Amino acid sequence: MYEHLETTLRGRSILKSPKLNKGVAFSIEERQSLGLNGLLPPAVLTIEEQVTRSYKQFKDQPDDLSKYVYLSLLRARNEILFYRLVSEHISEMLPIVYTPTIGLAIQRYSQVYRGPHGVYLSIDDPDGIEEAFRNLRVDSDEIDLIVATDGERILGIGDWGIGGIDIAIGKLTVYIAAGGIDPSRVLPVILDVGTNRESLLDNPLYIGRRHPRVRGERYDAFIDAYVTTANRMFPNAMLHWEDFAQPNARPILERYQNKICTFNDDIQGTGAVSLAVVLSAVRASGIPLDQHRIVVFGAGSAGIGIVEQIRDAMVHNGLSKEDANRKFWCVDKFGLLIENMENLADFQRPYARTIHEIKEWDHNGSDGNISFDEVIRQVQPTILIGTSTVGGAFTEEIIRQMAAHVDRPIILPMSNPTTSSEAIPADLLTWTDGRALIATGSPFEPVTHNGVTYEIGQANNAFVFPGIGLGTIVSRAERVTDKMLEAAAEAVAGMVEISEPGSSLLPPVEQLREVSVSVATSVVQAAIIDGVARKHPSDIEQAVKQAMWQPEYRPLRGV
Ligand SMILES: NC(=O)C1=CN([C@@H]2O[C@H](COP(=O)(O)OP(=O)(O)OC[C@H]3O[C@@H](n4cnc5c(N)ncnc54)[C@H](O)[C@@H]3O)[C@@H](O)[C@H]2O)C=CC1
Ligand SMILES: CC(=O)C(=O)O
Ligand SMILES: [Mg+2]
Repeated sequence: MYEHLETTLRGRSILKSPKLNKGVAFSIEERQSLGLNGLLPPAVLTIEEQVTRSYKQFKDQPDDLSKYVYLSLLRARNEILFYRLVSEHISEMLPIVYTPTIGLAIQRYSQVYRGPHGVYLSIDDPDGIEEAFRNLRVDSDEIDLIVATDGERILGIGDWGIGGIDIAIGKLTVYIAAGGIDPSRVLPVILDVGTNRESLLDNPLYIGRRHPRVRGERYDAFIDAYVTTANRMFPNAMLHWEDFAQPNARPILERYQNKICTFNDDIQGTGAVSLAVVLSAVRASGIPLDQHRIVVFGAGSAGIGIVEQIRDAMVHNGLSKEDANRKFWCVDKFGLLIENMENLADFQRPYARTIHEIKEWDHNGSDGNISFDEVIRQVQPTILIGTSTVGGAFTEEIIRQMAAHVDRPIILPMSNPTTSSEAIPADLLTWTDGRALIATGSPFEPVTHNGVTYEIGQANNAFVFPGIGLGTIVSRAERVTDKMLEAAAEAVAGMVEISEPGSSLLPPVEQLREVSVSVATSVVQAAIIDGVARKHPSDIEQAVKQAMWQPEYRPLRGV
């Protein structure tokens, strides 16, 4: 039984507070004590009855964007009911509050705007960062987690300026619904540095800073001001970075990861969930991890983050770093990454192939480079991963070519939203006669092929970041270490049973809360082993479960 919450607010101020409001679930005593008599219809409903009604209203919405707006308005009115509804219908609502629908909401942010949510920081007013955080009127130990984006690389749909704040809100919705993070202890932040999208700059309704993106020293100084201020004012908070474009994502992570508790979801979260999927798929394939040949299509933040995580697991299993690096062939816009290429980024260089080894290959790509299909022909990969944002890039020809050389091709089209997915599971199963082991970044329905129903696991960082956040909070970790990420991946893979033909490579979305408990428990253990934990609970799993926020009303009393 919960203790009473107390409030000095009365009447309509309570109904306007999404954290306190229970609507018609206020009891007769609460109505009396809080000055609500006459301000609500007379019936008193339970939260279960409210969920039933809200679910019907959700179903009545004409399309997915309307469903998104409906849920956003519900959250703005009654936060606990919103999280209860989403938690109880997680597999149906995740595609609405998260990818793919959230991509649509971000594109239409200024048109469907119904009110503020989160913290809006502007590069034109870096001194305003502290004031904005002060205006929240929360104490320094009351924030555990801040998700920030600058909106430049939203999913696979590019620069959407201030609308990017919805991805920070969406990630936090998943943290809360799937990871039991307390919604009153988190902040979504947009770092508004402008936008380069003409259609936004020309739109009179656009509500972000109306100028091109600021780059260079001013940008770096703004990021630094945000990190310094957030870390000083909320020293316990993990700083999560989301959907930064590649030239900024990795430098920001590298600048701060050894100084504060920080995490880049697109690099590290994606790496961890991909390792989990690969570990499950490798078990199903019967071929040990270090004997696989892996082609990654789209060698940006996510692609190289995945390579690093799988490479580290190979090193853990006994391969040298150099030998493990040789297991990967990374393809980007200009073809296979090769050592003498101009424009190779530092983070791509360790995986570039030598000129010597590709001497005899067909240089059939643009500018004499080596094309994706030539890579597939020559490498005969056993694992193919897509992080390119190019919808349909895994063509029938590519997949049939790959499947000709391997019994169980492991194929992971990771790009989001659904329109950016490199392939559709039904096609992959047709082209490989049902042999492919598949997981996708976006949600797909099960596919029936030759009488077998294939469950398609959602290889999305949503399987790991809620548990990583929860574990970091429970251990009060000073840093997010590589071991914590690997522990997260192993925890997810440990929950997968590949017993039947067509089994999913990941647990079902319905089990996200259980997955988060397991991930968080492993993350706390790893944080303790790595010496970064400030708290060492004796029963870790119990501590994790106890720390999880539940979407339940607490009795409220006026004082
Ligand atoms: N499933 C998941 O959990 C996650 C999926 N993603 C998805 O991965 C995709 C990429 O994200 P990031 O790596 O952060 O972006 P990024 O911009 O850092 O990387 C994309 C890379 O693909 C390359 N590329 C673009 N067109 C190409 C083409 N025609 N051929 C080969 N390469 C091409 C780009 O040059 C770039 O290097 C996005 O669609 C995103 O939604 C990202 C993070 C998590
Ligand atoms: C899932 C995710 O983080 C992305 O697509 O960017
Ligand atoms: Mg992302």
